[in-house]
Amino acid sequence: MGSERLKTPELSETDDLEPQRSAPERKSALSNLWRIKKYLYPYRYRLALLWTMVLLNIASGLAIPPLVGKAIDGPIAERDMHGLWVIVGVIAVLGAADAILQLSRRYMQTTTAMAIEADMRAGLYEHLQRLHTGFHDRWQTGQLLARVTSDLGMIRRFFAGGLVFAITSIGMILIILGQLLFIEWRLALIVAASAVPLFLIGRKFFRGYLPAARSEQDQSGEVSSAAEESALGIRAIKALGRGPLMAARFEKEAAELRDRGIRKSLIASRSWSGYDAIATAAVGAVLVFGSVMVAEGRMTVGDLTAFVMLQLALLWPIEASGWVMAHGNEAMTAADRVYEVFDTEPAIKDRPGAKAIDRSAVRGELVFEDVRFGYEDDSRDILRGVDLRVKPGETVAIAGRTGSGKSTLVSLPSRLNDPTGGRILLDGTDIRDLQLANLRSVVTTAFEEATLFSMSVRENLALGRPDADEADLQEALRVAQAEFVHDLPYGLDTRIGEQGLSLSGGQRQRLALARAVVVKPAVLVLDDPLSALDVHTEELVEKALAQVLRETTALVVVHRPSTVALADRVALLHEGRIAAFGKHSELMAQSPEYVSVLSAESEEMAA
Ligand SMILES: Nc1ncnc2c1ncn2[C@@H]1O[C@H](COP(=O)(O)OP(=O)(O)OP(=O)(O)O)[C@@H](O)[C@H]1O
Repeated sequence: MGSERLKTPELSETDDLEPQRSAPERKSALSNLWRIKKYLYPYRYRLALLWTMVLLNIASGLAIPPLVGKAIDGPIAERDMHGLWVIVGVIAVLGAADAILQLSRRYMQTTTAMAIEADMRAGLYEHLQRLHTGFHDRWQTGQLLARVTSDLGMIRRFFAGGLVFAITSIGMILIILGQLLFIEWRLALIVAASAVPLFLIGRKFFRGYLPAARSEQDQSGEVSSAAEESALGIRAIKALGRGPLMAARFEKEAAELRDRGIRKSLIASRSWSGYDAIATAAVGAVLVFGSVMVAEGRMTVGDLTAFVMLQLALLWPIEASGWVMAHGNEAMTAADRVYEVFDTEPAIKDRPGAKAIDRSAVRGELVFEDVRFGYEDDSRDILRGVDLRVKPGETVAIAGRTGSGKSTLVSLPSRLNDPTGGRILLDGTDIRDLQLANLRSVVTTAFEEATLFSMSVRENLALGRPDADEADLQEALRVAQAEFVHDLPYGLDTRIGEQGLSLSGGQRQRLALARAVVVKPAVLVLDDPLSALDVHTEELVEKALAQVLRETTALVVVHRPSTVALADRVALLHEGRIAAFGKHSELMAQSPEYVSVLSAESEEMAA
């Protein structure tokens, strides 16, 4: 995850209040937040109603102070009880309307924001599914998890709270300033003058908080990754007795998260206290000058009361604006992080005009023509011109030393990776000209690491072919020697744990193999899926597999000499090329490298 670390701005002890992001970077963070409008559009009518309620809320709240002023200068000064009750009645109605509006607005605000968050989360998940495997290899899972969970939560909180507060605050500040000017313009000037230091503090805050928030959010991804790795690798950690070491590593990451969180909060609290001090000083100044004006008969007590009440009402939006800015900053950073993923285009996707293929019409001839491949961020070419022709219905085994690129080679026909040079043809058509979803239902892979999902055995089996019937499932289970599932507590309906960890390695491999067989693909790729089986079970699986392989073209990565027996011909991968190709017996006679590879594997197995 080097790229992710590079993107994480590191904060030093001294630079938390210094400008760290250039203006264009801040602009891009803002524009990323703005891009979220696409998700707001479906809710435009609800949002319009919400904003109407917000405006009514402001109006009902701000009508009260001038009424109090009127009551003091009118009915109270003139001891007119009837007039006082009328004003009190109007204030009570306005107060009740304000409360009801607030309640319904908050309900609507929360439900709408939750719905928008759910839509974004679904969009992000869908995008992650479309992204190529190279992207997932490079990104830490924890960083992706943090984006799908906490970052989207931050954006939602901003839209549900921060943004409404921001607009309410701006609206309230403008209306209150207008009211203050109307009541006594000289006092209003004192209030307006206090806006200058408030603006300066706000600007400094904005510059410091954004990178601090980003740094904290990135670190939160690191902590998620560490927690996730420990959970998944708990067996290895226990077996190696590395619990305390991993705990110390986790603690270090968690402490870093705490430090970054504290630094971010410090920036916020310094700004907020500055805000508070200036706003309160302005109230003091108004009280002093206002009292002088009342004493000189240039202002009524009622007007001064209304003025101070309104000014106190101004304190809340000013305080809220600090909070809003913090939320806004966090939401901007979160949007930035989320759009880093959204903006990554899937490297492997349908070409324009990609053709659909009909499974029943596929013969299954697979040709590699001068295929080259190197992993991203790695200058080495793993495959350096592979030429291989697999005839329809033929089973070709791929042998080679460990690390020679066998798994890499067999990842290409289903386009888990695309060649960096040359091409692969299925029945004479470049596989990049075929529709991806179609291709993957024709070319199916079973991997050595059998990944199962936390769903029932039946759902796991039918993952590649949801329309498979009971007979198909039973047949696949028989071929893969996976009939042990009938002995599980609820048979095929038994829910298996995360990654199938409730099953043994061999059981997982057999289920994953059955899942690939259910698809009845035209090309079956088996990336050493029998490695976890004991010799007896392997023999049984191989016998049954031999039947399946008769009806399909197959590429089988082999390590054990016994698996080679499944293949019609064997290709030896050496130094990025097919160094020898032919029947097992021919290669044994002609290729010393092949003999050496197989004997090395046998020795390893024996050991
Ligand atoms: N996702 C990846 N990103 C970068 N390099 C990779 C990736 N996967 C494999 N490699 C590298 O590519 C080379 C070939 O790996 P590959 O897994 O294809 O070999 P293999 O022949 O299948 O090995 P084995 O027999 O041990 O399973 C290795 O050097 C490996 O480090």
